[in-house]
Amino acid sequence: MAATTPLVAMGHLGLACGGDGVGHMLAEHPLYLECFSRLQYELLSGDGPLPLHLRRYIAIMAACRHECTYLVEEQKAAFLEVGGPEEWLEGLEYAPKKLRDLHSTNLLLAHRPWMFDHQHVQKLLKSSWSASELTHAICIMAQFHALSSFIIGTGIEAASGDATTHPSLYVQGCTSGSPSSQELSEGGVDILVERMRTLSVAHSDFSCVSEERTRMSFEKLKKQTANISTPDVECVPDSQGRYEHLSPDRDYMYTDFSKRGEKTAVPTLKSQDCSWEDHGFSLLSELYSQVADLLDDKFKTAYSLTYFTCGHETHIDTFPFRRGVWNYLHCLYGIRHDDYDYSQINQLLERNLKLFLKTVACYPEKLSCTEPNLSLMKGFQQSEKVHVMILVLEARLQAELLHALRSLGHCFM
Ligand SMILES: CC(C)C[C@H](N)C(=O)O
Repeated sequence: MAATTPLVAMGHLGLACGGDGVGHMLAEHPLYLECFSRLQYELLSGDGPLPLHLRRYIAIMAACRHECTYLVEEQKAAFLEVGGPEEWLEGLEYAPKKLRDLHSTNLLLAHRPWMFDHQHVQKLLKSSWSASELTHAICIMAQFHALSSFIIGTGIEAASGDATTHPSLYVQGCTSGSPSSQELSEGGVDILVERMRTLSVAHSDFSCVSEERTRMSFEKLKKQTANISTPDVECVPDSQGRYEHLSPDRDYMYTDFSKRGEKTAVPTLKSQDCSWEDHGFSLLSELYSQVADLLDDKFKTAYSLTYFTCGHETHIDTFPFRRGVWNYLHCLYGIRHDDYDYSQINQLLERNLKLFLKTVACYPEKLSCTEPNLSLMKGFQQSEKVHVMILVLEARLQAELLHALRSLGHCFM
């Protein structure tokens, strides 16, 4: 991990962050930390098909998409350490064509992964990429896009001293919402626990949700989500453009999967047609077997991680909330779970939390122009806020990989 200042700083969620970054932040989640470290090691130093310096350069390209200075600097140092040529760091134009060809894939996967289709895959395979190399590169990119969200969202980036924070209306300006959302944001953990209890009971009574209900509630949430966006105050972080030379096209960003009234150009990905368990995992096992199991472990660990607590309350089944965060993230990336009633999300995630989750997942670089919002997840323990960020990291990673693997699958199956 890169050297960071040993200062204790407060991130966007008011999390204290020491100097050793990810390890420190995950210290209270050792089960997850272990899976995380194993995968990170395998991707960057294990026996995958790509040479070590290319792996690090790809990680740099990915972290640049979200202006994540912490990761960019960490990976630059590692790139030089494994013998990467210094001049490549001057800009993408100095890197070999093989890496330059990956730029558009990096753009799409970082910001609009649903648009990465089999034609992109074919183009790369016709140039100098083999299937297993491309799969390796995609896994590194997806991991570093999602990790950027985690690093910025937990405040590790701010603690590293490079980020700037500006007062802005961005978070504070959006406190309104439905009465149910307001009650949740004011009542914090107590209201949340009450709602989780109700949903846990309801869930055990009717575990089967009709497909029509899933579809309708998903479409409704998708429209609402498109309306949750940054206010008109244009946010241009000071760091904007810092990495133009390593990853051009700064203006290319996340757009809502489907906006109200607009036709959806790309169909929703239904989990029954493309789930991690049935599709992603088996394809990855064939193309890059070393990481398939590690990723599977990491997803399972993150998804099922629980201490049965919520703030000061113990013996709580928090699955409804954790699942709500996960499925909300997937909704942002156009993935629908066929057994889920999406109206639950509005009962469990208040509007400001949804705004935060959308920002931190889709354009985390914008958080550097906002003030920390200390009232988010009112009553949660510090480690629980980190837990939510683990869910963001993993759900985003899985969504990106599902889109990428679907397109890879078209070319190989
Ligand atoms: C994110 C938190 C509400 C998770 C909770 N502490 C649990 O043990 O499941």
